[in-house]
Amino acid sequence: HSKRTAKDYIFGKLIGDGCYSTVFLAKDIHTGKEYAIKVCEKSHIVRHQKVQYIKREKDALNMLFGVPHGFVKLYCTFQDEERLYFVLSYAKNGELLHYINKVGSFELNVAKFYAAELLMALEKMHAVGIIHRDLKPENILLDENMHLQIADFGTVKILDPQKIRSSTPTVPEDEQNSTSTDRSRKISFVGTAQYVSPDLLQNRVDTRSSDLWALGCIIYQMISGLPPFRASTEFLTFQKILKMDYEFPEGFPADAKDLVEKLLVLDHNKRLGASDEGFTYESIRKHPFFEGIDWENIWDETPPKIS
Ligand SMILES: NC(=O)Nc1ccc2c(c1)=C(Cc1cc(-c3cccc(C(=O)NCCN4CCCCC4)c3)c[nH]1)C(=O)N=2
Repeated sequence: HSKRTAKDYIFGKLIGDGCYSTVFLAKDIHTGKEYAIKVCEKSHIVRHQKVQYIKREKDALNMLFGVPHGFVKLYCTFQDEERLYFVLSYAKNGELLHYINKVGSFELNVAKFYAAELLMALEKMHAVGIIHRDLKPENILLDENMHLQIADFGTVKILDPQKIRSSTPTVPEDEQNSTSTDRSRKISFVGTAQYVSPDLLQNRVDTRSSDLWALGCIIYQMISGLPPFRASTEFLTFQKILKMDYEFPEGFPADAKDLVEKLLVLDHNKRLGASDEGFTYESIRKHPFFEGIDWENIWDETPPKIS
């Protein structure tokens, strides 16, 4: 079909909003299909020097388009005078955070299922050299069959820009962190306080292992209902992270506790999976917490009911 414009969609309810974008549920008037359309105001992006973040999101989504499971898909992009539009998958059941808050905390089999799908999505993302850097239950969506889809690639780091499948020039590696016009002051991106890794916080090193730290935080939160590091301000949360100041609630399952302890390690090289070779995190898959997961067929299974 010809290049889409906003006129090809009926825009519905607002289903997400962030500092630099608003996400609407929309229906394609030609096919009747539902999409999530992420709209960005050009003036706002330019004023806040976020152009490279938008470009990086498009590049990352294009690099992941062929991966069948675990991510929202980017179907097309278009623009008008004032805005950029990203036509993305509509994950009908919304944010994982909604379900954690709705039921308080997940039963062990539910937490294990979604931790496994999240790990497999991380394996695929890291295999193509993309680090998400802001994984959190708000960015983990559930499709109409309740399978997991990672969203919001505006904060990613692309490790090998040569792998970017796009005709426009790539954003050089050293520009992937700085948010300032002065390249000498490399202000690295830092994720959401509760889930940001010490490496991202301290020495501005963002490795695949930064996402493994977030995995540990998300497993903890699915089982206990709250993230491990929490305080009244971002600064106090950061302090708790750097001091490893967290504890497990009474009754936290032993296998889950052991896995979280092996992921929430200050030294990013020593996190479970950090030194795994190849495209799977074998040492994490083999952990007793994942006992019983059918890694080959999980995406075709009916997810356990969240109750
Ligand atoms: N920053 C980003 O890139 N954000 C994105 C990107 C893509 C994307 C995205 C966000 C989506 C967010 C989203 C939000 C929702 C949603 C929000 C609020 C309510 C509902 C809703 O009521 N859905 C019907 C089913 N519900 C599910 C929750 C319990 C009640 C019944 C869905 C569904 N999907 C999405 O579907 N696709």
